[in-house]
Amino acid sequence: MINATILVIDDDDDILLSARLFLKSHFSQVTTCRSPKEINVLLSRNEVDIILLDMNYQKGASDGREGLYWLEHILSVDREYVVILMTAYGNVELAVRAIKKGATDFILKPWENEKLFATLSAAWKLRQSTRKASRLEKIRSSLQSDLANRAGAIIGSSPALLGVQRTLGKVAPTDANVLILGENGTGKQVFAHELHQLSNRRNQVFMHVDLGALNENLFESELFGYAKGAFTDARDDKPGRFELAEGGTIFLDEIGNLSLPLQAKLLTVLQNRTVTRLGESRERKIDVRLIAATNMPLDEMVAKGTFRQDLLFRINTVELLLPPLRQRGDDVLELAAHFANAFSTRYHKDCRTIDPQAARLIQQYAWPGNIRELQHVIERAVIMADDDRISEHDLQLRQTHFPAAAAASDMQLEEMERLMVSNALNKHKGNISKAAGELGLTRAALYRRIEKFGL
Ligand SMILES: Nc1ncnc2c1ncn2[C@@H]1O[C@H](COP(=O)(O)OP(=O)(O)OP(=O)(O)O)[C@@H](O)[C@H]1O
Repeated sequence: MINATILVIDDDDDILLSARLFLKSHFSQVTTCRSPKEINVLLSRNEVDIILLDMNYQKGASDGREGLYWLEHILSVDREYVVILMTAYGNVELAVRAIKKGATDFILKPWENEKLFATLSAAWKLRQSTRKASRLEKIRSSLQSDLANRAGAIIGSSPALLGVQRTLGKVAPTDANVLILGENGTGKQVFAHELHQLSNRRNQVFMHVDLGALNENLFESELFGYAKGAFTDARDDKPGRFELAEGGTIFLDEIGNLSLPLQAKLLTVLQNRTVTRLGESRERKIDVRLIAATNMPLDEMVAKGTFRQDLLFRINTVELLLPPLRQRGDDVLELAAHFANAFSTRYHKDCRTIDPQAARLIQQYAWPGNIRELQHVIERAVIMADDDRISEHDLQLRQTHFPAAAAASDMQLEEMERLMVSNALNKHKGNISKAAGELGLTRAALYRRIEKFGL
């Protein structure tokens, strides 16, 4: 039994009866009606999968004009309806015209039941695949518009960030390969999206591949695809990510994590601009723009022999070096305010203000995890805050990550020591024993300090 609804429209009661009797043992729901004028009501009330439509309704009519009219009407409601026309023998030319107008198929009356079933089940398969394709298209275009809305979401106006954005603006509309470098959480993925959005490929696919998550076995089948039977689990042909990104952009994240053998395989694809699916010998041309990213020092890796120089040259036509958050000046406060706003909305709170002490801490902290860490800290602070402002206490920052502050107090201590030693020497006119006595030091310890401070 096929789980589908068939609507049969014919003015001949005998035809409707025999269609219903036969079809209801094969399809889950069969609806019949005598006049096409009821189509609108029927289609708005039920989800109909296939419509079996007669061509003539008025007495004596045989030119099929009515059928063509109703066919066009149905397809104007929704192009995805599957309409099968019923036509008398000898009117095949009319059926051909109907197919040109968008009918899926036709069947001659009187029909053989087996033929009718075969036609309807083929139409059902077609209906399923067009619906699947249109669902995928809807998903694709909604993802695309999500991304488009995110364009311009790069927050910050520090000179360090503006420099990167200038390069981004220049390189985006070209098809040049771009390598994005930066510490964890500096926004490499955000910039890769932005590059795609500002490129001529913005209406095509943006394919993100996390190379760090692909082991040696999966690498080839995921990236290059495979043919049915290429390995035990390959039950169907499957295109790889490169093919799926056709016409668009492929973003190879964590490229520094690739082993040398996989680097060689990737290089071949980038050089030839073709992929070969596993288990096939045919080469398929690919047209994709490449963006790669890593937080690893590729130059050093090349020097050590753990990253291929030829692959580096292939991927780094232009490099974007994203600054760490601690070098982005007041961007940190701008970003914190942005996250406080976003998380207040998410958690139905109104915690959009950051108090001055908290702001000072945010500026002093080193943010080793960059923007991602800031995002988590502000999320937690919004959740924990008792009133409508984020306080120092809500941030719960780890003391160990205040290197800037620690360095400053070290300097003060040394400076103070130098000052005390120099004052004591002046007071006692260079007399080491007296100066050492006043400072509570041995003569040797004082000599060491005189040398250290160059006094
Ligand atoms: N300029 C920005 N404005 C707003 N949010 C940002 C910005 N840059 C990054 N983010 C946010 O910070 C988080 C980390 O960014 P992203 O994942 O792009 O970093 P990454 O460098 O790719 O990190 P990793 O190296 O760990 O993969 C994300 O949630 C992202 O939305």
